[in-house]
Amino acid sequence: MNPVLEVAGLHTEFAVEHGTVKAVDGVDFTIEQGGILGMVGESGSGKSVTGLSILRLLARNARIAEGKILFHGEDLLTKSDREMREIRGRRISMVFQNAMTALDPFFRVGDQLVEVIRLHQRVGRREARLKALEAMELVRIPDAARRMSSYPHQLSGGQRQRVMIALALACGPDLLIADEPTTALDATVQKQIIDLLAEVNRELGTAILMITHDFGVVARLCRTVAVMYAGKIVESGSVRKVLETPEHPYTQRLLGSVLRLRPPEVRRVSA
Ligand SMILES: Nc1ncnc2c1ncn2[C@@H]1O[C@H](COP(=O)(O)OP(=O)(O)OP(=O)(O)O)[C@@H](O)[C@H]1O
Repeated sequence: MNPVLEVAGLHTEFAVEHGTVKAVDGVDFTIEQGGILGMVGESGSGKSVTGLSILRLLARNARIAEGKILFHGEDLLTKSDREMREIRGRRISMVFQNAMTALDPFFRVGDQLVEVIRLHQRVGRREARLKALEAMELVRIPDAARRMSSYPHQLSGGQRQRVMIALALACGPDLLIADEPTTALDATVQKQIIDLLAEVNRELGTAILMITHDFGVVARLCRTVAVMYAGKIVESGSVRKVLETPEHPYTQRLLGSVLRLRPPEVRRVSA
């Protein structure tokens, strides 16, 4: 099967006052169709910049200096801005950590979904509303029809993140980039959102790039993992292999801190 995404030799840098910051420094990875890759690493390791490079949503002082980003075999770095606008949201979409800032506080969530659907698909208002409702149901928002007329602040943090995922999935993308989508949520809601992403992946076959600093999230959701450190992937492979026999000292350290953070009973069970 052909991969959905192949990133090869990606270098992304930022111009800063006294030179350049090499945020992504020669990164290669592949996501198979329907695959879920976890990209894990500590803050500042270059995970978000990798995700944003794929969609070419980088800050003004950024430059993709080298590399290829093949989506279904076509290099996104050669696409025009117009072509990229077509791809974003429709074929590749992204969810971020903070749903409250990404949703417009002054519009009902149903209307925001309808707007996104109509932006990308040639459908009438009525059909767009049906699709919006389907998306709300897909992400298991209880009483979805009524919830369509809620404003973002009337929903819980978990429900808002579900709406964000609904927005991201409304146009049936092949690839979802999820950048720390559960970090701002409490542990129980975090698990529910991760399980939702797993269901979406199973039911729709949407490939997922899960960006996280949390190996627990990787273990629960992903099949393969790439560990990032200082702009490079220092280790990658199946989640099982990397979790059981981490080779790179940085991965061992990262895993060590996860185990220390877990309560003793969890440690016993997983030991
Ligand atoms: N606009 C910018 N200008 C200069 N440097 C930047 C800019 N955006 C990001 N960087 C730098 O790029 C590097 C990688 O950042 P990135 O946000 O990808 O890290 P991360 O692994 O996603 O961490 P986090 O989880 O905190 O988002 C960091 O050193 C960061 O300071």
